[in-house]
Amino acid sequence: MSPAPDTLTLIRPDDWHVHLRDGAALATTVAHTAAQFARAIVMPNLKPPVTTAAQAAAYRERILAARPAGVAFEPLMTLYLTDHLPPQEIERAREAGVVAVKLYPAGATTNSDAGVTDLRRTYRTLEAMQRAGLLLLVHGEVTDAEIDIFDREAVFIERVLEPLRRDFPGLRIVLEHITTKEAAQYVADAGPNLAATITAHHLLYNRNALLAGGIRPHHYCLPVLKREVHRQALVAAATSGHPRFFLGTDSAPHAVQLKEHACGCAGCYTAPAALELYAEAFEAAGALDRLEGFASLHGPDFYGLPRNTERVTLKREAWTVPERHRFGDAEVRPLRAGETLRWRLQPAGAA
Ligand SMILES: NC(=O)N[C@@H](CC(=O)O)C(=O)O
Ligand SMILES: [Zn+2]
Ligand SMILES: [Zn+2]
Repeated sequence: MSPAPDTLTLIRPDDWHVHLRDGAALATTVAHTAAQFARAIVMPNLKPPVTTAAQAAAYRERILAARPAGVAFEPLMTLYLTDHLPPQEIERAREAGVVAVKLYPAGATTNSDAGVTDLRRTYRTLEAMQRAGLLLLVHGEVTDAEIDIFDREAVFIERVLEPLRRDFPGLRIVLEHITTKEAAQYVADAGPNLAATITAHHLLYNRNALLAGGIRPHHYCLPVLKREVHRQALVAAATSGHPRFFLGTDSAPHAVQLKEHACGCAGCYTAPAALELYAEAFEAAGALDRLEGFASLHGPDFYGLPRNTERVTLKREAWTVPERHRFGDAEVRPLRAGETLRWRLQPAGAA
């Protein structure tokens, strides 16, 4: 067996699922994501949500204005699907450069109150998307109070995703941040129009990280961490080389006081060390050679966008993740705060 490498060079990756938030927080979130990724699919769950082409274009300008000088970074914009998103908005969105529309079942996650209550109400809009070639990105959890929170993803696939795919065979769909073996299997077996993103935290942690030895609010995200058997299935999918699994951090910052709270917000802030965390997960699986496909190739191929051409380098170099970052008027605690990581992304231009 060859010795473990100390340097890893990849085509510059993209993040196919990130929350950059808005306002003063952009100075931090955009800098962190742009240091790691060439492009990112920017989630539209602002307050209020991004529901028009004009709002998406204006949000894109705010993100571009927050880019650190000299850093190339392209935000890829999305619209938030509601019961009332008119089909006519889809063509305007496509012309404005919007690449996808996000489905949040109403009440499923952070800022999803305006989400879809009944998918049938959106069918004309989904038809317009299918025609225009816009992708549908899905937070795949049912919201029924009687369904156990650990089962909500598997039930969503059966009750919502399967009929949706039957009704829209030409619509490209990404099942976002999958967390279960059922989802991994379902996507692996599906045709060419269904893909999935997988987060670093779901590759690294199971639900013990949330609940054993004290409740750990910084490990709370949605869909919630699952049992070890599911984590292993996600690692197998991500490292399989299968072209329809790719990187989406779901980096989702919240002010520290809203995480460490009696009713803490869902979301892990992984952007500052995203590639390092993925490298750790792939190395633990003995699959560092599969990281480039997952992080840099499968995403653009599925979206029908060009692959990046520049490269980035990760080195085996211990560093400690900061305890806090500024987050507008508040602070945000990154995943692994205060802990030592073994991989480090080298700054752009460094060999
Ligand atoms: N993943 C999360 O736990 N939270 C996300 C929303 C989401 O992606 O579901 C957020 O916006 O905070
Ligand atoms: Zn989500
Ligand atoms: Zn998300």
